Amino acid sequence: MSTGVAATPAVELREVRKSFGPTEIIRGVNLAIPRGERHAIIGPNGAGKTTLFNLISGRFAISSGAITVNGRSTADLAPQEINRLGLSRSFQITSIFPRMSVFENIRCGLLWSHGYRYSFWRLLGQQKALNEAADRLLERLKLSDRRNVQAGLLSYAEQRALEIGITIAGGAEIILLDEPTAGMSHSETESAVALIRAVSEGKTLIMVEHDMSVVFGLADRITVLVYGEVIASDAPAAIRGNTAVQEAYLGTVAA
Ligand SMILES: Nc1ncnc2c1ncn2[C@@H]1O[C@H](COP(=O)(O)OP(=O)(O)OP(=O)(O)O)[C@@H](O)[C@H]1O
Repeated sequence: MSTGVAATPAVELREVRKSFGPTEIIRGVNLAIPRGERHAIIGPNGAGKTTLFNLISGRFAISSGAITVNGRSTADLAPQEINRLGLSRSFQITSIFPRMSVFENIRCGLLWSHGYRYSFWRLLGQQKALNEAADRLLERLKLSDRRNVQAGLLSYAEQRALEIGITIAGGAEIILLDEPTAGMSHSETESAVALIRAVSEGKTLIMVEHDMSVVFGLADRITVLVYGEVIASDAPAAIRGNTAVQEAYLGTVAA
């Protein structure tokens, strides 16, 4: 078997830098995330985690360095073009349509991800397949019984689950989740972790998360970002035992 394709990281950053005006926020990040890995990016407030997501997903252009997705440089690619390389991203702030039903939100997610690429879903005869796919996804999200409810009337945790559904609707191989359990209760967080584990099975997951129980429960590898620099990138046990990480971050949060 050729190892060429398997060895290509899902996402790779080489010497990535980003400045806003005179301030350098991302300061020479090197990171290779293999396919199939669940990877968490942690670090203090303002370390640059969300900025890193914005660079990977193409929302911001890098100031220098290189980013590849599935081996392809993303320089000069718009976010939707990077999305077409198989990378899908959720946002810290919920991005659902509150006045549409839960079902319609998921249908839209499916339409956006497939519709503009090929007109498969647009054909009238395919509406049934589209609806069935939406219902299957709602089942995975455990939102079937909320199918016809206006999305804005869901609980906060349900809205975040719906948002994850919209993020994965297109079948992306690389999923970026920005603080997926922020603002959730303990039991809501447990359900969210189970959902994230299920939907990321066999895929590459990159998440920014402040809840250390989520991070250490889900991640195969953890990268610690401090002031725009990677101070460690390792397996959870090694991160927990890393003195520099303890001093810079974990000492201040419950790990
Ligand atoms: N568009 C922008 N213009 C100017 N400065 C920005 C911009 N986006 C982020 N920053 C700055 O970059 C720094 C890093 O912000 P970022 O949101 O990436 O940190 P973070 O690690 O995600 O923080 P948190 O954990 O609080 O979400 C902050 O000082 C922020 O003010």
